[in-house]
Amino acid sequence: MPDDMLQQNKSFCFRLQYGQSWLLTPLRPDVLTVTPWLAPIVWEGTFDPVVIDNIYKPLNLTIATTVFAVGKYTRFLRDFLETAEQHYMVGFKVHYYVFTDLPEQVPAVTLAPGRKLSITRVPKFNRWQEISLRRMEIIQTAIEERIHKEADYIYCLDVDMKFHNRWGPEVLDTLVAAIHPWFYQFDRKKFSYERRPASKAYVPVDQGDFYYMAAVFGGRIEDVHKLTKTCREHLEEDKKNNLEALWQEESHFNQYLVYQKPTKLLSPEYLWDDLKGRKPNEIKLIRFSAIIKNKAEVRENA
Ligand SMILES: CC(=O)N[C@H]1[C@@H](OP(=O)(O)OP(=O)(O)OC[C@H]2O[C@@H](n3ccc(=O)[nH]c3=O)[C@H](O)[C@@H]2O)O[C@H](CO)[C@H](O)[C@@H]1O
Ligand SMILES: [Mn+2]
Repeated sequence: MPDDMLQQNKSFCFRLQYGQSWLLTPLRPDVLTVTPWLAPIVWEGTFDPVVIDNIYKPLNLTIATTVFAVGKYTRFLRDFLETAEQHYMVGFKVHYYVFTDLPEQVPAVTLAPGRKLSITRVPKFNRWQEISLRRMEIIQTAIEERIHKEADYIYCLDVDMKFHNRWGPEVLDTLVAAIHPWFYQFDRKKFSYERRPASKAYVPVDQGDFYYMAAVFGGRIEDVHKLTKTCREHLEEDKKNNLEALWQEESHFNQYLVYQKPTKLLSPEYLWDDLKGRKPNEIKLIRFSAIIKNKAEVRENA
């Protein structure tokens, strides 16, 4: 082991002491914790947060975090950022990239040392569907222009959300998607994939693994770049043919992931929805959840 690694190891290895894992004692017998292609599914109880923190801390990573707040959605930024400072990648270098048409409405939120925020002005499209789906193109471009030089990982999040518990480096991996909180008990036939074969988002009824929600995705910069670029191209091709997939970019995102399997999946703890009400037994804690919004009031054309 090279000297500097030995040095780093010495400084944190006492923290790697933790309760032994027993091969014949599953940590979560109630849920699936690994996919058929051997990607882990992250649930409370399956990882030791101290061990995870101490593996990733010495790597000195920067985590780009994109969030869009266009039109009336700027009102969600304060809670999003304040709760992120309490629970999101605490102790890590986070660079928030806020995309908005109203830079003056971005609230001044105190960020922990090592964390920063940049604002990029984006146009406001006049349909909410267009605002949502154009994120793929804008993220792709931002990765090409600057994020590839400025960060090691990128996570792309919806803004109409709040953090409630740890959302830490256990999410880091090559290509990461979160299981949709409304679909995880359903047969794949019922997933809300795009079913018209003419669309680039088409998924046949006998394919697909899990239905993912596009309010959270991330991974290594290069892998997220490929994802956003492909979704953008597919969105544009559909548009040329006068098609808009059932759930816009989320449909293309899901189609992509059928063929490019995510290397790590986040359980619905990592992407919940306040509309779901009381949490079921398998959800030990809610980490990040969509707030209840008045769609008719905040959306352009609802
Ligand atoms: C449960 C549900 O219905 N989910 C769908 C809905 O998610 P959501 O209801 O979560 O969509 P949303 O209204 O949160 O829009 C997605 C994100 O786009 C940004 N934004 C959107 C509109 C706007 O005027 N300003 C703005 O900034 C903002 O970051 C927001 O968080 O729509 C998405 C858009 O395709 C996906 O299809 C989701 O599956
Ligand atoms: Mn949302």
